[in-house]
Amino acid sequence: MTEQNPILSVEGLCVGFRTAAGFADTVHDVSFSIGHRKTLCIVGESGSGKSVTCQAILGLLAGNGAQTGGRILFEGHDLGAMSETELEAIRGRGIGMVFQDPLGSLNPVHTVGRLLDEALLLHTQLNRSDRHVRSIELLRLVRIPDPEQRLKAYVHQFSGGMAQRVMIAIALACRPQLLIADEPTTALDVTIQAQILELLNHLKSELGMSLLFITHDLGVVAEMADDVVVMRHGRVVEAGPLTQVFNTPASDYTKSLLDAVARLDTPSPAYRWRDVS
Ligand SMILES: Nc1ncnc2c1ncn2[C@@H]1O[C@H](COP(=O)(O)OP(=O)(O)OP(=O)(O)O)[C@@H](O)[C@H]1O
Repeated sequence: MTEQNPILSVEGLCVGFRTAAGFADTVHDVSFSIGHRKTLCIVGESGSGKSVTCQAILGLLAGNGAQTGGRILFEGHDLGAMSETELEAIRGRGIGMVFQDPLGSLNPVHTVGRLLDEALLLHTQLNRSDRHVRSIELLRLVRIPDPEQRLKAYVHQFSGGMAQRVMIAIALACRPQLLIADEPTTALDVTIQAQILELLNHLKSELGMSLLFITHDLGVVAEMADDVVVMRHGRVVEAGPLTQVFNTPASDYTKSLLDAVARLDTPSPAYRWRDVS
């Protein structure tokens, strides 16, 4: 995982939150890097610090949270040294985001066309008619049928899988170099989940992006990852290339996660296990 020129490097990240019970250190000394055109999956049980790590990368920690240590470098630039305006530009153009719950994350009172238009207005110089053309292209890119008509629809008129495609289209609006996807398929049923994973893999190679993919599902990791970071209790317990982590796990925790999956009689149809041997 040591890349010479990674797109993203997280070095010794520490995050904590002010709570009623005092300051709670939550993420401890987390380090990893993501290569260009590579997918890094962070896997771990609920509460292990996966989402907080992403929020810190995006500069979107909750108001009671703070980065208490470490550095985050995007294309070699220290995000911590940037102004809020510079960070906003990075969030739109350098790094795109997709979350678990598209219906909860997208504004329900605007049409899909308006949502895409706003993203393009914010981050590009395109004029109105070019934004319209680009919006149609984006819906095509994420394989939404009949895109001209769909621009006029509201997100709640879409199925969960189609709404997730809309969120991906919005995230791609400004051609990010890195897409961060935080459990993007968790709320979807298994067949749709497989379609979204396939779409993300396709887009990654088509657009030459890198992916930071957060999941608690080792099957998803097997399907998506070049490199894997296993987190527990806010710490990295194991990190390395997919083959290494799956075939020769170093930590007892990773072994127990893999054993638990191996014990399942029927593999989830949401993914096919890649040959990681
Ligand atoms: N605003 C906050 N204030 C206090 N604690 C927080 C806050 N946000 C997150 N935490 C705590 O940080 C820890 C890590 O949470 P995080 O959401 O990163 O876990 P996760 O690994 O993404 O789990 P999940 O898969 O359930 O989302 C949890 O104990 C959580 O309660």
